[in-house]
Amino acid sequence: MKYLRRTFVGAVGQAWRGLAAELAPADPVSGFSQWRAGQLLRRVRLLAVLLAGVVAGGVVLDWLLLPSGIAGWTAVLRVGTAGLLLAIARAAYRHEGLHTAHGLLGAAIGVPLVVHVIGVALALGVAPTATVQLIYLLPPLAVLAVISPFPVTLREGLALQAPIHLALWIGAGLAAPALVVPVSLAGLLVGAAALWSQHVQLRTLLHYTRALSVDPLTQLANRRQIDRQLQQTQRPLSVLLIDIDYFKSINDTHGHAVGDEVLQHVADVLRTVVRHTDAVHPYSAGGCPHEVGRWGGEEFIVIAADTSLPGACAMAERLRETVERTLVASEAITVSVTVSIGVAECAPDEEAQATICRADAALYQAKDSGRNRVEAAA
Ligand SMILES: Nc1nc2c(ncn2[C@@H]2O[C@H](COP(=O)(O)OP(=O)(O)OP(=O)(O)O)[C@@H](O)[C@H]2O)c(=O)[nH]1
Repeated sequence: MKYLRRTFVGAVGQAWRGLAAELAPADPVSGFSQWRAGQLLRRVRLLAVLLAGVVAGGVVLDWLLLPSGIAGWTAVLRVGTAGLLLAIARAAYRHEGLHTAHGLLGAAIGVPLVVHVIGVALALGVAPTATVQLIYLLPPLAVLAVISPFPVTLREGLALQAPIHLALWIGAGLAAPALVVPVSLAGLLVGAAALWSQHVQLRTLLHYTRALSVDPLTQLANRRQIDRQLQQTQRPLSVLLIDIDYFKSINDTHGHAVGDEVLQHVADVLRTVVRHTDAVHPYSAGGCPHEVGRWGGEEFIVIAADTSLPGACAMAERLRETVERTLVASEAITVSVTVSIGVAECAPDEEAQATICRADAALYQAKDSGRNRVEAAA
């Protein structure tokens, strides 16, 4: 067994170090050349076959060494093993070149990997033969590093460009440029996938996925992203709708370009004040940070996570006051702006859209009452 393990570790280590050497001088954004891609593919296949062999060996050991008819954690391991074998086989044989679908290997391995990790946790506690399991669980654990940027994507719902680190336990480091993208189903964030390939223009893809969620003028989250965030933010939450007062007359007096600068200025103030609030009152463990977005035209929105109405009103007052205090300097002129804000707390079982409607009603009330003020929804 020791000999087998040492042989395996040696072989995989060699393949892995080769892989690291292939990729080391690669361009961190555009990926690697065609020649390197071919080399990489051969290495991946070699590695995949090695992994498949070890995993298959583990299954056989399972059947031989464990009492027959065991369900529970061994069943979990076997299901995981089967999934992993499928993923490996798919990655190793179905794709002739590295392309986007091939890059989804990360996600394909991720699912059975989770099953494996659950299996390890259970195995460590109960099984005298846990080490047998660990021998064939080590390769998938090495791949665990592949999914390390995934939690960020899953939490934020944003695409990330990140080096994907391979080879945790062999000792050889490898940082391959990759794009981790959110995977949505019917508007719901259900997972994340890693894409890496010389054919995929990572910069373009990143730009494209970013354009789907960010307003180009203010660089705040756009309405689409805010809608998504609203679905994911846990209750309690409050919504602040912020509208610039007499914005049309700013446009009419100073021109559209100055109007754009005013929008950017207000966006900066919101971002800064809300971030500061995050730092002073850190959001709950595992929860979402407050989110600031452009709701449309001259209207902005803040989703205040884990915040009840009094806290949200205090935040709104701070925002209003800061906008009022700061002037927008544009070439030869300075413009002063104010905002009106409507605030509503999401009631238990209330749809987020209904909360936004109440915040909107409060905003109209603030406008009717003279502007440059905060109103809370009933
Ligand atoms: N510069 C610029 N103007 C925009 C943009 N989007 C919307 N607007 C303008 O924002 C103005 C909104 O005007 P109104 O809805 O009448 O509101 P207001 O003048 O702010 O008045 P109150 O909200 O009642 O205080 C319109 O003139 C739009 O053309 C943008 O991206 N840039």
